Amino acid sequence: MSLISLDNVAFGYSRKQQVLHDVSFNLRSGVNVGLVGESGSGKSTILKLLLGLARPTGGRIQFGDAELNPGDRAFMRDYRRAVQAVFQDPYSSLDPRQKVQSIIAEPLRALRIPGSHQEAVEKAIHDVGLPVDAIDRYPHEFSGGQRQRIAIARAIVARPQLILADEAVSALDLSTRARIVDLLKALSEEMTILLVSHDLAVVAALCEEIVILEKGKVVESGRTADILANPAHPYTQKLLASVPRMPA
Ligand SMILES: Nc1ncnc2c1ncn2[C@@H]1O[C@H](COP(=O)(O)OP(=O)(O)OP(=O)(O)O)[C@@H](O)[C@H]1O
Repeated sequence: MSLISLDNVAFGYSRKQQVLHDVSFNLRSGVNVGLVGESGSGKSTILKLLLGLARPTGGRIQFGDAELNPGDRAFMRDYRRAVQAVFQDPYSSLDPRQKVQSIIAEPLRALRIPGSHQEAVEKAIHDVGLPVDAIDRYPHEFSGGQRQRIAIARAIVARPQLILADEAVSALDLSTRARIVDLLKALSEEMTILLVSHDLAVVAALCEEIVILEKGKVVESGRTADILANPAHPYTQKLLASVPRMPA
């Protein structure tokens, strides 16, 4: 089932500076997708559009039967319930003045989900592998990997269909990164992940499909295993050659 489709999406921060050209790909339920490309290729810009923080200047983004429309509050409420995000830096993405309970419950408040939020927060903290008493502490009491678990708990607390993960493991050391990748893999039994990453090894471990972006254009997309085994585009070959540690 298609969750979101990007159809010939174009975007420019100004009329002179077009950063996305004719970008098309599909996010289907149950199929994790890795969005890969060098710095400046437009990955974060695509996430910005998918979060409704900007509108495409051409083409369209379709969510179910409707076009993503950041100006439509009712639509955005349903959309935000379905699509949540995890960002790169677990130090700056959590408000240091709020207890973990309040941080994780934030989407439930923003989405005006009625009833007690306690149970959902406790389920989320359990799902990310932290002890339930973590909810009474502050972010500075946790390591980088634990903070990223808190950020992931916040993203899953409203049980979304899709998680947008922007370099969500890049800032972590290697062993912590592997554990968070395992966590995301386990969560993807229940929800789909769009992972933006420089790290092809992480994409290979987590994503069934891959979209390769070069200078705002999709140069190759398809099954990760096929593309990494047999990259057709010179840019993909170059990206692969620049990765020192590829899994077999
Ligand atoms: N707010 C902005 N105003 C103007 N130009 C921007 C803005 N944000 C990004 N850009 C430009 O858009 C292009 C794509 O940037 P984007 O951040 O989407 O790339 P990226 O692939 O996510 O890079 P990175 O991996 O370094 O985060 C770049 O040329 C960048 O300089």
